[in-house]
Amino acid sequence: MKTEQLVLEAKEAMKRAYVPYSKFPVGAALLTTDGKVYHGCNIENAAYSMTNCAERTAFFKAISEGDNKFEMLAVVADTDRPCSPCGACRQVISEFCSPSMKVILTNLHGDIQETTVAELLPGAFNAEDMNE
Ligand SMILES: O=c1ccn([C@H]2C[C@H](O)[C@@H](CO)O2)c(=O)[nH]1
Ligand SMILES: [Zn+2]
Repeated sequence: MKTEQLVLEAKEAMKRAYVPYSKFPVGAALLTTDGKVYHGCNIENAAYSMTNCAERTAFFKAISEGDNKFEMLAVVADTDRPCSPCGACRQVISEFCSPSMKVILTNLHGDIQETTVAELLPGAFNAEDMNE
């Protein structure tokens, strides 16, 4: 699947954002190695800290359905610069994806930043850091 197609999927996901508090919808689309796409949107809560970002929604949907091999992630929001994932999402992305996996950050103006999991979170803490 092409980058542009995955960006369209992320825009579709963005439409389902539940954002009564921030009014800032975000969409994510996560492509698996066998061609399946998981959509994610941000889902807020009156207890603000319970909010789940679009990126983590997509990952948690995929993992809970048994998919854990990923090829590409696209994220979109109505931002001036291409939407930048928060720190929590960067940690979750690095848990489930190879450092070289492609991540497409974009906005509604069509600005596209292609990056990688390693660039998003250099020096990520991971399982190998834990000596049982
Ligand atoms: O990359 C991002 C950045 C922010 N948000 C959400 C969290 C909250 O609902 C709103 C404002 O921070 O945007 C995401 O879903 N992904
Ligand atoms: Zn986040």
